[in-house]
Amino acid sequence: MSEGDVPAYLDALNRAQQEAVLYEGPSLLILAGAGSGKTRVITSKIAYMIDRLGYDPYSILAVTFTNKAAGEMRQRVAAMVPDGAKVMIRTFHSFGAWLCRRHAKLLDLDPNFTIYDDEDSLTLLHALEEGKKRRELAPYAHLISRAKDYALSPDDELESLSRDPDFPRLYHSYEERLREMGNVDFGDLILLPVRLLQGFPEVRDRFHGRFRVILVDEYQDSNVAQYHLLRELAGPDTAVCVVGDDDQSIYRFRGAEVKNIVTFPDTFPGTKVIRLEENYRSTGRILQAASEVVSNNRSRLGKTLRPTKGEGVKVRLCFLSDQNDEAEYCAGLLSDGNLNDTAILYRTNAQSAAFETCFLRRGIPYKVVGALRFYEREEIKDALALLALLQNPKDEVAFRRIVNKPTRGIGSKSVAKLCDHGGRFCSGDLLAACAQADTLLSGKGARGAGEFFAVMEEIGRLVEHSDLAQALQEALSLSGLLDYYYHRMQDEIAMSQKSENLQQLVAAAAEYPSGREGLSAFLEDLELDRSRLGGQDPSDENGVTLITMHNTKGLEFDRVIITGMEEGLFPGRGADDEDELEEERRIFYVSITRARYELYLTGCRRRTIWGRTEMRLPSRFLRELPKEVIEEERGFENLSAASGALSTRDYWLETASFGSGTEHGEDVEDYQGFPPGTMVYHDDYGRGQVTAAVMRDGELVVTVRFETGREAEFLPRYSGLERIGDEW
Ligand SMILES: Nc1ncnc2c1ncn2[C@@H]1O[C@H](COP(=O)(O)OP(=O)(O)OP(=O)(O)O)[C@@H](O)[C@H]1O
Ligand SMILES: [Mg+2]
Repeated sequence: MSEGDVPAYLDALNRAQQEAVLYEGPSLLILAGAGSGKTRVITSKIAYMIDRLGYDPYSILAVTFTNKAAGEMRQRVAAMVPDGAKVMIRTFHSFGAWLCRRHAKLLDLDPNFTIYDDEDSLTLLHALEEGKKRRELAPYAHLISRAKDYALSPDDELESLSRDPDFPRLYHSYEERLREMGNVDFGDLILLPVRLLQGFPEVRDRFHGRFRVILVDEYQDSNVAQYHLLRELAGPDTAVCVVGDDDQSIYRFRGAEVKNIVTFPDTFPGTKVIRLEENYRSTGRILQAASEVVSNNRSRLGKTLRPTKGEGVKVRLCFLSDQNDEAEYCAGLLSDGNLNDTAILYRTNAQSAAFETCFLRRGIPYKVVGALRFYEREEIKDALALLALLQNPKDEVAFRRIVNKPTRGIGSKSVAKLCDHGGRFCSGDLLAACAQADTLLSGKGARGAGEFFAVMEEIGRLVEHSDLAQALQEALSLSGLLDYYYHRMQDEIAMSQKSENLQQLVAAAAEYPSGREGLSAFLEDLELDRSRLGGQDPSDENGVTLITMHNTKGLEFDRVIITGMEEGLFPGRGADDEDELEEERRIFYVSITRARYELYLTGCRRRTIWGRTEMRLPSRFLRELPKEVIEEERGFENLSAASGALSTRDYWLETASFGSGTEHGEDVEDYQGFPPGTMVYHDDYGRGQVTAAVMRDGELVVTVRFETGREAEFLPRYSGLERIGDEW
């Protein structure tokens, strides 16, 4: 390459990065710390291969872990080379879904298969084990998903996961039922492609011929099944390039194996390892804070990371009295107008509420990333269940969700009869079973099932004959769902949120072609959360970003505020276990390294979560920060008065040991065993916590906030609410 010929994207790289881009050998591992340009190397490498090495863009596959990261990568590549848009850049799951869809027949799947999320999987297990409660089955659903992360089938040795004798049996029947229906769960999206490539050499050869280059970002978060998929996909002539940072491995709880990165050179002999040692993202002080924190972990590969920016301002630490003060403090920082460049990070989704309340009141625009994902919301799942059932009438999970919602007088026994009949006499077709309800059920149940069948038939006609958005709109009213939400929600805000969500869904449908094919594509995009719905993309709209620490992976912001720096929250409760503590510390490392110029750390002395108010101890991580990069700020007046001459941190450390207590309203005499803070379980709603209790007309009424984000009121006496332990 002559000098004038160097493309701009290559010129913008340092030597090690250039070496990585230019390297043409069969396998390459880039092992480097945060902000060292790993993702930039991947995108530049793709551009270079198309632009200079003449690779067909269709022969390149790039895989990453979040939809947002995949979207950004697509944009960057398309901006660098005109043909970049043709490169397949997907998440592992979305790639797996694409592969399953193309080979549905070989995999024995319904070509219109539905993708079950964790909640759907639990519903399926529940349908199989009628006598058991959802709560009892939840651990099994979790185990099944872990098994799939480790590429274990029901017939494999499962003892490493659990010695529970019921587990293999349940996994077996779950798997059998899922296969009968022709649907898949999230784990299958990785596992089935592995089986396909292993079982059908001719298919594997075709893939080997197609993908000449495979690149994986964030490889430290891959699990065993994903490792197998990569290995099967890579043919003898495929170039494989993976990039990662062991210090940023934060998905161990989902089966991620840092081992994958360490053993990569063994799996792909002759691997070249390149290290990138310059950080281009953060100022010196921020980087120093990150490095010292993570140096407390024992299990590390160890890397060098040198700042390229100046020292920058100090990391600011601020101690607030409670979460409302914490939100006010953030609002104060935001008054400088830099909303788009600021992210507020928290460990758990539940913490976003205080910020939302405060920002709404003050008119500060914000966007919540990765809270309850759009497709997980009740009304969206209901609407999608209608469509999924239409697409695949064997889909028992969708059927159970929607057949008696709104109520059509079909009780749970009738539903069971319909499913049983469908399985035995209608080759699984549950709508066909409804059509024969007259012979099966009596009275209300029969009428209801007949009605449901008629509604579904009509919706089917609409989908065939009108455009998708219109069909969906009419399906919502025909099915009675619109009315159902309208009448059930006493709360206007919740109602308007639901109808807003449904409108968004209808609007999204308008972007798809009409007919069954459009429906298929629409459902898949939603299931994989790939759509642009629900404000998923923080760069889309204006406002400060509210985001969980996990979701910040790969992102960067000028100013980062890490909130809730308190024991029990961050690190969380499991921190007695050394491995878990190290994982939490990596999460802290990821969070710190998102910041370009400014980093704030906040915590509260008192916090109310799920209705329970507790005194808090400062996070032990604060003590791991180098003192010289920290500047301690006063909290609000009430605090500085109390703190006297002590610095914020010292004050906090001293006063925090005052102990913890629980405070809640006193206007109820007898909580009937459900005081605020009680963890509860409800068969229909799932797990939640009592957030408030009041007396109304002489009855105790408790408000429960469920993990799904829903809130509902109950008379505990009649509600079927169960108390559950914290250990659940
Ligand atoms: N050689 C370079 N010169 C200037 N800026 C660079 C260079 N390399 C990367 N950058 C910039 O540094 C920032 C971090 O890069 P990038 O996101 O690729 O890092 P990363 O290693 O993928 O980080 P993470 O580990 O957080 O995913 C980006 O803003 C990127 O544009
Ligand atoms: Mg990256």
